[in-house]
Amino acid sequence: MEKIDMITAAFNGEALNGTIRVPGDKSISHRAVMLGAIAKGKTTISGFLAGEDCLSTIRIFSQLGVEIERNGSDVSVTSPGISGWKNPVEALDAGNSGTTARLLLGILAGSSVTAEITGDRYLRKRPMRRVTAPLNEMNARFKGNTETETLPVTVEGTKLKAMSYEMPIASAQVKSAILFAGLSAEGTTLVTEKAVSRDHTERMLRQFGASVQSEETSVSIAGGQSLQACDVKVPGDISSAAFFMCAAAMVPGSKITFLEVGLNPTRTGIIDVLQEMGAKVSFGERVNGEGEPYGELTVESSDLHAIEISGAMIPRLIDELPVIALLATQATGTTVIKDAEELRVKETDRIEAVCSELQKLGAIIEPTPDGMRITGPTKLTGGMLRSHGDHRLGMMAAISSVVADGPVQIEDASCINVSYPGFFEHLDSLTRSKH
Ligand SMILES: O=C(O)C1=C[C@@H](OP(=O)(O)O)[C@@H](O)[C@H](O)C1
Ligand SMILES: C=C(OP(=O)(O)O)C(=O)O
Repeated sequence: MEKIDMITAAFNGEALNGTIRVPGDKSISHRAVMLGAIAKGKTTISGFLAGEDCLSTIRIFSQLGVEIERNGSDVSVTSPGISGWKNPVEALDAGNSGTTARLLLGILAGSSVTAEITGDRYLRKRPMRRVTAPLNEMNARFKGNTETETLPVTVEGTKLKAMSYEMPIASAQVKSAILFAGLSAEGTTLVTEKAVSRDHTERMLRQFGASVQSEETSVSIAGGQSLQACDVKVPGDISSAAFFMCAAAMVPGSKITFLEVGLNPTRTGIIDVLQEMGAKVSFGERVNGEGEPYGELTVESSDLHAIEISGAMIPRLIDELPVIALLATQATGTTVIKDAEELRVKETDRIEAVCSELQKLGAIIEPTPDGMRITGPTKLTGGMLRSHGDHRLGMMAAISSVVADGPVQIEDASCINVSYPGFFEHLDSLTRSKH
């Protein structure tokens, strides 16, 4: 029996004020452990996200014989290098994490390891063919089933050959899996995408000493390069900050400052959307470090108006769309979200789940095949919402309580620990601290 937990959030129009440092970026934390494990020697990571998804990544590389020590958000990864990994005794369980599973398929395909990859009941429903199909073209061996749609999948590491691949969908997970496979393939691998997706893999490969060529929508990597262990600093996750950025924008009298939040332009679509809708966003000190840019950001409440969100903007804010839908319920006019059919294959079908949950609070929101239409502003009511086992849905439900006129109960809220441990502590502290 799965544990069902329930949390009640009741903040009815209370302004949110204060300064927070959200936990480390999930995408960057995964990659830091992965690249640290591929490189020979000792990599240190500061600001690591100790959320359940990234802890799954640590557990998996430990099973492959990499020594990983964690003290809070400080992690050290000491590895014999990819050629020294051992076959795991048990299946590698990526838990709820699509990023772990898909990137791992690309990494293991060109290693000398044989391993089964599996995941929780949500991840076992998510499509893996988007990764296994191109990897098959590189000669990857997925034991017993080359047409694999879902986990579990057994990878039999082998010698790969490079390829040129035009991605049919904008997905950083697919791009990264192919680049990782390309790193151990013979020849130069080229990946072209339709719209630019997050480029953390490319940036971090360079930080580990690899040569990676990027043009606007294409990336290439020569195989056979070895990586140098290094020190990685992980900035705060803008996808986590987004929940409080939207809360600050919606509730009159709110002002929240975010310290050391990631400002990689492939991830800052949420800032563009907030500004376009009329929210006040200002920037403090910005650091353009070796790996990732980050800095200080402040969001203040303002009158909001509806906009259209579509096209190349979508990959720059894909994980923020549930809370953006909530934000749109407080904006004047009809907000249209298009070209976001990828939302249907996340931890849950986020188009149906967001619409059905927000409708319970009286929101005027309807699903479309590739997005949603939301008309506002609407005063939301309290109610009982379900997370659908999806951390982003759970946080959207909690944030809805700041604009609802009654308490919001969230069923199965513990999934929030997948990406934002300490979320409720931040919510409490921001609603308690007054100007
Ligand atoms: O590469 C990554 O770290 C991620 C890429 C995105 O998925 P897709 O590649 O499926 O778009 C995103 O939704 C996910 O949360 C993290
Ligand atoms: C979709 C997400 O992650 P993943 O694909 O890694 O499960 C997410 O964090 O919203």
